[in-house]
Amino acid sequence: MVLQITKIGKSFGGLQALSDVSFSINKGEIFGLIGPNGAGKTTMFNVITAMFPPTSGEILFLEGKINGLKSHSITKKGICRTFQNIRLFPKMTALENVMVGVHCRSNAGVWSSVLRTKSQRKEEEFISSKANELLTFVGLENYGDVASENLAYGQQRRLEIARAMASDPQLLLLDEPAAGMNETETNDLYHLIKKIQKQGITVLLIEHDMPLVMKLCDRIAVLNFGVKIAEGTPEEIQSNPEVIVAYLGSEEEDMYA
Ligand SMILES: Nc1ncnc2c1ncn2[C@@H]1O[C@H](COP(=O)(O)OP(=O)(O)OP(=O)(O)O)[C@@H](O)[C@H]1O
Repeated sequence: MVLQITKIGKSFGGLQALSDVSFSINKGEIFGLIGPNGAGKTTMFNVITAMFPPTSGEILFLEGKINGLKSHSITKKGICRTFQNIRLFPKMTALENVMVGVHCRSNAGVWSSVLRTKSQRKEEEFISSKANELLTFVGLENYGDVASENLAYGQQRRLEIARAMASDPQLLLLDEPAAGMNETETNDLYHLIKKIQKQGITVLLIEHDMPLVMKLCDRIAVLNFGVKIAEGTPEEIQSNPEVIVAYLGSEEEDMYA
């Protein structure tokens, strides 16, 4: 078991964004977290990564309790995420954006940075070569020198994934990675996420693109108004009457909108 979520609740004032949500993710799985707008999916990511604490419940990562830890400790333990809205440094190059991610993981101390010691220089070489490797991994090897704001939308999303992978996650949380992508970009994303899985990284995915979710995920949990209404394989989820009602009942979207 990589991640075990037990009876997580989160309220914002009077609003219960998550109510007693439990699910577990096995090592190497691609696990989908779906549900209509406002169902509580991003809130769950924010609780897992300690953007804010849960109101109740427990989160175990690799058997150890992580709720109560600070965000940076959770990153160090091996959980990384991307955001629904792209959060790259727009003026920095693609390579630099990934280097920032590797740096978060590096061991260089303040003094070695100031004195530019031999070990500091070695560290810098390591960081740039690792960042280059990650750019190649996500298919952006020819764009290292390009400012991230000048990359196409789908490329920016892949760059975000490269940056999240820079800190060697064991669990990668992807928040709507296909949002705004065209068909070709979504297809590339499918292959990229499969490649990430092949590297032994477990993936927790929030996504509204249902054909992609159904093709990609090993298992799926469905939230509606902060409550988990279903969990199962893509086939089980697609034929679950409560899930169908939850999607059809929402004015803005149905499951395959
Ligand atoms: N920081 C916050 N303060 C107050 N309310 C919040 C906060 N974050 C989320 N909410 C509320 O909690 C509920 C769940 O929101 P959340 O963003 O988790 O849904 P979601 O399933 O990710 O939706 P979407 O698919 O639209 O991104 C919503 O009603 C939202 O307005």
